Amino acid sequence: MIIQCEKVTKIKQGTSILKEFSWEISAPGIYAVLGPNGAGKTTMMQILAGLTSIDAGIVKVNGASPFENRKILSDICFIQESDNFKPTLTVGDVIKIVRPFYPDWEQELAEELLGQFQLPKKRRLKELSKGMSSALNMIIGIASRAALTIFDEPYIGMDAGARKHIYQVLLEDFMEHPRTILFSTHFIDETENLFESVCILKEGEKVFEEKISSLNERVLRIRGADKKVKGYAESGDVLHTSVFFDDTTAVVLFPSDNVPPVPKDLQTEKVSLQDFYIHYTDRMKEGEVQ
Ligand SMILES: Nc1ncnc2c1ncn2[C@@H]1O[C@H](COP(=O)(O)OP(=O)(O)OP(=O)(O)O)[C@@H](O)[C@H]1O
Repeated sequence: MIIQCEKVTKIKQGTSILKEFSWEISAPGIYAVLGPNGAGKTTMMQILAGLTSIDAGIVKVNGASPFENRKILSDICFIQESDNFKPTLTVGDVIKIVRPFYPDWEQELAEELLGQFQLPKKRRLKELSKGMSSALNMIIGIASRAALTIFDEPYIGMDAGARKHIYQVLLEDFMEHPRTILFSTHFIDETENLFESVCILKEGEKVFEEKISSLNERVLRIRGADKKVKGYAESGDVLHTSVFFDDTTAVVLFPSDNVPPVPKDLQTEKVSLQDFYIHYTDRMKEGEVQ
């Protein structure tokens, strides 16, 4: 599945919700879509799913414009927290309705997961709790095996154990059947081991994009004497600093081609995606990172 967004602009009620948003995806993977509330994540993903038109730019999914394009819609599954079906339908009815839509639908897996998440087929949607509805939606997204599957904060209401379990199922299924999965979340700490790449939006613009493996190589938390830390961090972007007595800790983003070797008298630690996201977007608020 190849996705191309080139300078995509979306205007709603006179306001630009997406501003010249560009993003290219050419390899399977689970892509994190991060950004503060109102950044434009849902809008961007609705555009890719063919649910929303654009006002300027180019968007292509496997070479075709996705908007109301029946030919490619069966390759796309968009899962979000919303009531997509009549509340009087049963779980079994919903599965029957969605199944023929996706050519690679995996019925055995769907059945197994309905059992694991205690979703009886005879239960009506109106009788499901919020977490159970979310679990059903996520099961549909996983079992669809759609070449482009989009999860827009899909776990609302699911308890911590259920979330952990469904992430595991998603990851295992992805490993066996790689495809392109976009996953927007504010629960970065608990989802970060799913992701291969990250895209951060802010106020309708893409402000950061990178493979997690290369990000991990160039973002470091460094601790030691203040002067030493500052000297070492010189070639990078200091995203955050804290001082505790004589110890300075800095989170530094180095250019990918210039991560200096760590001197023996400094300690380094890996920075989690959540910490990177928080420090990076905080710095942006201060207008210091471009
Ligand atoms: N129908 C609409 N009319 C006008 N503005 C809208 C409409 N839908 C969304 N917006 C605005 O577009 C912006 C982006 O919304 P969007 O839902 O894409 O953000 P998001 O990044 O998904 O946010 P969240 O993390 O809160 O879900 C917001 O400022 C929102 O108020």
